[in-house]
Amino acid sequence: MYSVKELVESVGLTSVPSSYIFRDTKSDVHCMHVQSETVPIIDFSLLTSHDPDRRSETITRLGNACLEWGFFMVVNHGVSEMLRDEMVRETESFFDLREEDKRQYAGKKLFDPIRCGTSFNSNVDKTLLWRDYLKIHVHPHFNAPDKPSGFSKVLREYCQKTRDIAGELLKGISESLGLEAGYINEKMRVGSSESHQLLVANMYPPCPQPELAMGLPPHSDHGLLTILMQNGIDGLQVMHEGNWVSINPLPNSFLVNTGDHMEILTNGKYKSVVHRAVVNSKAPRVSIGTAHGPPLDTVVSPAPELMTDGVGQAYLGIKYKNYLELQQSKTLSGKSCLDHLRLSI
Ligand SMILES: O=C(O)CCC(=O)C(=O)O
Ligand SMILES: [Fe+2]
Repeated sequence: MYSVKELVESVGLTSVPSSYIFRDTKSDVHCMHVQSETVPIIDFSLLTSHDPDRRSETITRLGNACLEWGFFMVVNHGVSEMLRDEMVRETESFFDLREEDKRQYAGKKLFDPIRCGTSFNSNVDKTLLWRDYLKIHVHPHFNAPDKPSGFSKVLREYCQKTRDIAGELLKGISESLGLEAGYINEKMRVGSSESHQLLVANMYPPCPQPELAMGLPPHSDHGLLTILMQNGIDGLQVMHEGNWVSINPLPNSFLVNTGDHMEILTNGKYKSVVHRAVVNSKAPRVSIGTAHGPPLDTVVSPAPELMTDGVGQAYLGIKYKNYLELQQSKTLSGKSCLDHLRLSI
């Protein structure tokens, strides 16, 4: 199957082929736009600060962001602009490689170290997505494509830095739930040499009729947290209180969202957020996300400490690996995967 990028570049499209037309997009394309200030902002330097008051204020903000949005921007995180720029540049160069250089990674299985392709699950997707992807399992075993030649080094450093950020955020999130700072990291073995990290790079080529196609349909992510950045072109929208909110990231910020395993672990207290990626007619958009989860063989189930006050268990436990398989076996759609695990209480 053609990548969207090839399709756009080879034939000079003026309209969207019918296989990419999203029938249900039009009704909700009039999304509510908000200023970036409205989205919660977490100053990472305060989270790691030695000033107990500022740290505790930031933990409260973080808890509220998880409770009310499932989404926040992280600033002052200490990752250099240079590394972020290099990461975007190398990713763009990967998508620009000749087809024969990318072919070795095409059409492979979920747990293959590196795979690239188009849409989400092109075997079952009824409508194709206006999106090409590169997915790399980067931890516990680091993998990198051999081209472009500078990619591996930058990728390794970027993934280490985002793992460190995830670890610190999870400490703050644990505390915001009234648990020990190390609770989530220890229970989920995040930050251990076994924790799982998947890098997903998305390429959304310019689309001649952006209102008819979809980059990524509404969905929630697997894992505890996703840390995302983009190439300066907007397109992410987050569902908040029944509206789509367009996200305009602050310069040099990371966009962070809670994933399905945060919802399971917290017994529904911190829900995963539904989000989508829309496309535009002007410029290629690249986004780079890292999903942070436990080792693949970990069974994630609600924390007993969060099932107090007569709140029963709201989700079945599931092995992280099996959840990833479940998600990949279906078409990407809202929180349909998590719905399989809900218990009626
Ligand atoms: O492109 C984006 O901004 C969102 C990407 C995303 O949601 C994902 O890769 O799961
Ligand atoms: Fe996502």
